[in-house]
Amino acid sequence: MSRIPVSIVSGFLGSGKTTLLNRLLRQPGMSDTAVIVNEFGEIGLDHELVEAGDGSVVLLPNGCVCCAVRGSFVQALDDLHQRRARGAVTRFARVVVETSGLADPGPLIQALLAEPSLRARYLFDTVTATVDAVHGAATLDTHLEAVRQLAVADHIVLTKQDMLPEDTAEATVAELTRMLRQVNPGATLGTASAAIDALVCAAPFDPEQGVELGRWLRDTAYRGRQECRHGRYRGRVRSFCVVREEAIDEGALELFLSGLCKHLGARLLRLKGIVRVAQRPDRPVVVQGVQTLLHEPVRLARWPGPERRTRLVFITLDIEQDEIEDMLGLMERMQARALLARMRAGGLPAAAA
Ligand SMILES: Nc1nc2c(ncn2[C@@H]2O[C@H](COP(=O)(O)OP(=O)(O)OP(=O)(O)O)[C@@H](O)[C@H]2O)c(=O)[nH]1
Repeated sequence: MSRIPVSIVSGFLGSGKTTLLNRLLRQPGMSDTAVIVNEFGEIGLDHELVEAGDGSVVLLPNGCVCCAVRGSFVQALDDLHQRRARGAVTRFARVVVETSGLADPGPLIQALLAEPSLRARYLFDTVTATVDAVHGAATLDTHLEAVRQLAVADHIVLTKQDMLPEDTAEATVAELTRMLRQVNPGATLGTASAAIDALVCAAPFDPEQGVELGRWLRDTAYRGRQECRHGRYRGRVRSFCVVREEAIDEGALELFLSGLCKHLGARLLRLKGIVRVAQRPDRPVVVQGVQTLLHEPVRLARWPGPERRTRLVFITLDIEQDEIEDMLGLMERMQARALLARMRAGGLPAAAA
C-alpha cells in the first residue's frame, strides 16, 4: 500500500492558517483529506472553525495533538490509520495538520521522519507557513517560534495583503519578502491561491524515491551566503549551501551527520541535501533533518538529474557556513586517518583507502 502524504500548515498566531485550510479543503481535489488540528491550550476552538464540508474531513476533537508531546501526534496518526483500515472513517488519501500558532513544527516533522510506525504508513510531504503581511515583520523580529516555522517551510503564504494601506502596500510586501528570503530562500512564496494549487496539484515530495528532487531541494536558491538582517535575529539566522565536487567517504558522512545533531542540535533549523558518496558514486544519498534529529540517509537508485555534486542546504541559528565546512573537513580527515591506520595494520586492501 502506498504511503499517505502528510502536509503541515503552520504559521504564527492569527496569521491565517485556519482560513487557508478551509479554502484548501473546499478544493475539489481535497475531499479525501483527513485533518488534524493542533490546538493551543485546554479549550480549543480551531477544530470548530475548520469546516467539515461534506463530512469527508476527519476532525480529531479536543486538541489531540500537542506540540510539546510528540507521542500524542504519533498516536493520533496511528489511530487515524487504524480507523481508516476498519472503515470507521472515510478512506482518506492525504492528511493535513494545522499546528498551533505557537508551535514549533520541528517535533512533528521529526516524528514523521523517524517514527517507524508513521514511516511505514505516511509520507512527510510539505510544510506551508502563513505569514501575516501586516504583522509578519514584527513577529519575525521577536519570536523564535515564527523563525522556526518559516525555516522548515516549503511554501510561504503571505496573508492579509488586502489589509495593508494602499499607498504603502507594495513597499511593505517587498520589504517583508526580502526578510523572508533571508531566512528561507528555498521556499516558494506567494498567495493562498498559489499555495493551494501547489498542495492540490503537485505530486507529494518523496526524496526517498528521488522524485522531483530539484523541487524539494531548491539548492540554487541557497547559493551565496544569506542572513537575516532584521530585528533580534539579525546576523544570527543564516542560510547557505555546501557544495562538494569530490565524493565524500561514507564513514565521514556518518560522523558528520551525527556531529551535526550532537553539536548543533536546536540551532540546526533545517538541513536537506543530496550527497555523492565515495563508495557508491552512482547511487547518491539523500539526507534531511530538523534540529536534533536527522533522518536516516536514504540511498537512491540513481542520480535524479544531470548534476552529480554533493549539495547540502542549511538554515541555521548562530552557526556560520565555515563551521559546517570545517566540521565536514575534519570528519573527512579523521576517516581518512582511521582508514590508513587500518590499512597499515593489514585490515583493509589498499584500494579501500
Ligand atoms: N482581511 C483578511 N483577513 C484574513 C486573511 N486571512 C485570515 N484573515 C482573518 O484573520 C483572522 C485570523 O485568521 P485565522 O485563519 O483564524 O488564523 P489562524 O492562524 O488560524 O489563527 P490561530 O489559530 O488563532 O493562530 C480571522 O478573522 C480571518 O478571517 C486575509 O488574507 N485577509
